[in-house]
Amino acid sequence: MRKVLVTGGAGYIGSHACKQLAEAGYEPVTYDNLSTGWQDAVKFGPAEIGELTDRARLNEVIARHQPEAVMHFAALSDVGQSMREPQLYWRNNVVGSMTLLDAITAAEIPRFVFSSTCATYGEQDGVMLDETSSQNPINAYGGSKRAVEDMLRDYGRMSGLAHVSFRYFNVAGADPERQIGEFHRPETHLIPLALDAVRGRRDALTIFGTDYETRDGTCVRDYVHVMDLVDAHIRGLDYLASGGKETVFNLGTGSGFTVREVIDAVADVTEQKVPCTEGPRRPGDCTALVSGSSKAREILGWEPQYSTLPQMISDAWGWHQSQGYIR
Ligand SMILES: NC(=O)c1ccc[n+]([C@@H]2O[C@H](COP(=O)([O-])OP(=O)(O)OC[C@H]3O[C@@H](n4cnc5c(N)ncnc54)[C@H](O)[C@@H]3O)[C@@H](O)[C@H]2O)c1
Ligand SMILES: O=c1ccn([C@@H]2O[C@H](COP(=O)(O)OP(=O)(O)O[C@H]3O[C@H](CO)[C@@H](O)[C@H](O)[C@H]3O)[C@@H](O)[C@H]2O)c(=O)[nH]1
Repeated sequence: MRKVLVTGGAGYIGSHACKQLAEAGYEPVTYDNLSTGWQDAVKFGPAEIGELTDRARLNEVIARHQPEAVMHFAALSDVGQSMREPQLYWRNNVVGSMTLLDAITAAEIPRFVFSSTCATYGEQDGVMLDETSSQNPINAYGGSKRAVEDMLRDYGRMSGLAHVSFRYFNVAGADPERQIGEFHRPETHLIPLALDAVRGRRDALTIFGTDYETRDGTCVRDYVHVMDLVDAHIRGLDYLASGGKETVFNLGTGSGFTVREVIDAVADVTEQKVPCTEGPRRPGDCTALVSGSSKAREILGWEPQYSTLPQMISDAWGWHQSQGYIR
């Protein structure tokens, strides 16, 4: 069977990628240290518990499974934590990715798909961002992802590794069949926190900053459904297998929503008030991040199917309701 090594396959996005890879006829082999992921999210292929910086363990897993490609999701991705503990991000995300790239180029695995982020663009008020926009990250998380993009270009040139990087905007929603969903530990993302507040599983949601230069004073983000996001990754694999050149794609819809608009949409979907308070800005947050690119649509034929705010919130809500109390 055609195998794909999925680092971070026990996490939110990686587990959804495993599901779609299995549906597309691949065997997804998860490689994960379970630092923020969950063993019970690995449902669609084998789980190999291991650490990105452990070259010997990577060599052993790669030699045994002989994957034809790697999807690299494993990373720390909490923007606030990256401001407080930047060294964790440079070690885990940059040293970890370098160890992985060393292992896969030595094993001559031909194709690589990388999870990058619009956080690499940084503060660029009012600009619709496309892949040629300058990258000026304002937090260590974005800095670590930009460093891996640069590293990947050099490894590709050196070894012939074919690769694409996807710069995700804000990923939301869950598997509509509710087999898997979003569960970060600790949870820092707006939509799951709002849903937890509605269910009374947490205190009121704090709106981080109401003095941004936006239409209602709160930050603007471009939300994309996790199912659409991972569909682009499968297309990315096909693109590389058919000889596509190394490149970068934004994955966002081009529509930006403020924090208050997201909260209103959560209230509409759940038909309940979202308990909220207003607080100061969260260090490291950019004012607005919205994709202004159609490159993934043009080159990969990517067409988001699920990425409306009501659909993303309703799938996330379905998953949340199917779960018991916080693990
Ligand atoms: N969620 C978003 O909105 C978003 C947006 C942009 C980019 N991304 C990127 O997408 C990827 C996946 O994000 P997610 O939201 O699914 O996060 P997640 O925390 O749910 O998943 C990350 C997974 O990687 C594993 N991992 C982390 N460090 C590891 C290491 N050193 N060795 C082995 N496994 C390790 C974790 O245990 C976890 O299962 C990340 O690279 C993240 O930066 C996410
Ligand atoms: O309790 C909360 C949590 C979030 N927010 C705001 O909601 C927006 C979205 O925040 P969050 O869901 O934490 O996502 P981001 O900080 O935008 O980061 C996500 O989206 C980035 C791309 O924008 C990715 O790179 C990151 O991995 C991913 O965590 C931001 O304006 C936050 O300030 C609040 O007001 N209150």
